[in-house]
Amino acid sequence: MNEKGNLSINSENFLPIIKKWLYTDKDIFVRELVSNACDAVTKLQKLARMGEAEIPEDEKFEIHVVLNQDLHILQIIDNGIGMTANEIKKYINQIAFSGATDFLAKFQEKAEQENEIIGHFGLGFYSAFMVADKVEIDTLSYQAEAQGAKWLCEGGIDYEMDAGNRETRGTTITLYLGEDGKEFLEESTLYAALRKYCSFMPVPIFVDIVKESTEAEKEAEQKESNTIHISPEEAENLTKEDALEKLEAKKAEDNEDPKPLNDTTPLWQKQPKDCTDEEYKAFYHQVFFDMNDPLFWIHLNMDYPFRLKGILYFPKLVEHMDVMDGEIKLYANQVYIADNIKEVVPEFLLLLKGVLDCPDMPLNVSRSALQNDGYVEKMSTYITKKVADKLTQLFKNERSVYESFWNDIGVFIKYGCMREEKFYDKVKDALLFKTTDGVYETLPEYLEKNKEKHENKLFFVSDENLQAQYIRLFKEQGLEAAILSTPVDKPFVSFLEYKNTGVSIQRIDADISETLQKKEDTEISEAKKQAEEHTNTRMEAFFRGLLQNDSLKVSVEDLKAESISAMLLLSEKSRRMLEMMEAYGNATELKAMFADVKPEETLVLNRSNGLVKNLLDMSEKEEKKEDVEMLSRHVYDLALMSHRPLTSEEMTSFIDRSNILLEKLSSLEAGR
Ligand SMILES: Nc1ncnc2c1ncn2[C@@H]1O[C@H](COP(=O)(O)OP(=O)(O)OP(=O)(O)O)[C@@H](O)[C@H]1O
Repeated sequence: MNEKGNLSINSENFLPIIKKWLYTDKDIFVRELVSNACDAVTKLQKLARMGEAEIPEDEKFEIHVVLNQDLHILQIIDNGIGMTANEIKKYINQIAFSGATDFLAKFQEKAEQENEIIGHFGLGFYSAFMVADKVEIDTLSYQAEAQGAKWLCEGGIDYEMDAGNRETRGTTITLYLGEDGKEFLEESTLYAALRKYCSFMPVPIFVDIVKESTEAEKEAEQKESNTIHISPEEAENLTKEDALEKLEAKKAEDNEDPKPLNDTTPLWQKQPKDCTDEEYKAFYHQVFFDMNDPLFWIHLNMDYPFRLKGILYFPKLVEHMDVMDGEIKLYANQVYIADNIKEVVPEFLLLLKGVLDCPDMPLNVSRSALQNDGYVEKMSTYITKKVADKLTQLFKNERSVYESFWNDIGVFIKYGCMREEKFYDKVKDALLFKTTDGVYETLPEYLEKNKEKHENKLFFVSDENLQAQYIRLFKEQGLEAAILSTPVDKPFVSFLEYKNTGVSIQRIDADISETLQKKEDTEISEAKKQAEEHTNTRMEAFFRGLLQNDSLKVSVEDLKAESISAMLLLSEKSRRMLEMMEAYGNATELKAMFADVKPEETLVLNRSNGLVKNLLDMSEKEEKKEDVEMLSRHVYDLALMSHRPLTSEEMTSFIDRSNILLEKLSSLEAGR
């Protein structure tokens, strides 16, 4: 039945377009062809279940990917449903062809926008021409009395059909790899593509690499099969018997039935009740190459009103990494589609690791169309709810375990709250704050505990080292502050305030809480008040002059803690404004807008402190001017240090000054 024909098409440039357009991820032809082979098997199994096809009881369904490196041929062989000549005409010459042309016509104009289409699904069979100069189909249908059929196309629009060679049911697709596909002659490239797309496909896949070995290679292979690899330590104690035993075991292993490349029943397809913790962990290690165990996971298993299966893992944060690097792999019927598709998965979930299998998701549409898709929206709402439910359940039922996870999951939850209103509403009662006392409290718990000392106010520290001085002061007075030190905490503080009207949130050095000041038992006399005001004004004028800072406020206070000489306070408003400017980097417009706005900085001198007491006395004596200036600069720098790191210039003069002061002190001691 030799038949020739041509694929009716307006443009002869069809194949070059495929090649060019998909150049970046050429390897998808592997997915398209191997998933077609899987479909061919599952279709046949379905027909058999319906009583419409007969399959021998001992039938083993398998897909073989055979690479002949000498002949530059790659074959995908299945024992599925097969095709008759008429079906080839219908499915390959018409449907697959028009599917591919439609697909290209639809998206050609977007070719420049990389990755615009998530799955590249719909291109199907013709993606073979991305790597092959010639493609052959040799197939035998499952139907009784079916005749084998063959189809051959050399990359143009002409094809040839003839009687097929297959004697057993199924299809062999042969790709004659051309210049564009020569990288797939490399075993490692082929394996990488197969592992990426086919690791969880539902039919066992075996890979055979065929290569004419040289004599030397054959010899090496033979030698290798008679060799056991052991460490030098092991070798020391190895007896001849042990060695022979090991060699036998190795040979037995080599002769075992080959193992398929893929896992045909991935864990997410099982019922959660049938999966053990060990299996969940092993699956996590296998898929994400993460040596650490995940903290916990959520198994999604939904059949109605839409199908969605998957496992989301909460990973352990890598030490000292503030930003989590998640990975959500998307599958459709166990076929890998892509990673981290933010149009499908709520963005904040991309901080997690996991697999999602969404068989009904429209894949051959553009990403922007996906965003407006009802199915995608329902799915994303469902996932968000499941994650929130898991977190609140843990919080309610296993608070101490939940607390032990907080350092790892806090960033994710806070980010999620800010990104997704619905998520915040669900988890808001499970938001924790680690405090300077080392305990974990919710906002209501913190406010209730501290209401006697400061009502409706949450104090926080953003850097435990830098603000150690303030923390000590707080602790001495029986106060505690929340530790909010990750980058996500900056916007989160404003978010929290916005969500909790009436609660003010202040960094520990924004203002000295009234509780830190000594309280006068008796009414202060008018004369004392005036004297204090006078000291304040005098010291303010002095420091402004000394530091050349006209907007600095100076206040002399009686703090309860005597050990602290001075503190620098920056109003919460000013600090947030500075942080915002910092966050926008070199946004010159923003800088210009705030150019005249001076941060409200207050230097609090602690009159209860010995050094400050001396300084205040000395400052009234003209002959002590030089020493007063030096000490004042030092007191200011000490306060500044607890507030922010010194610049290199500031640090240099601080060190120089320290040396001079210490020398003076030692001279006094030495009586010189
Ligand atoms: N190995 C095979 N065995 C049997 N039929 C096949 C095989 N490969 C392809 N076909 C037939 O050719 C058709 C077209 O394949 P093609 O890959 O282009 O599109 P598809 O698989 O239907 O859909 P998609 O666009 O999602 O890939 C298939 O629907 C199937 O009927």
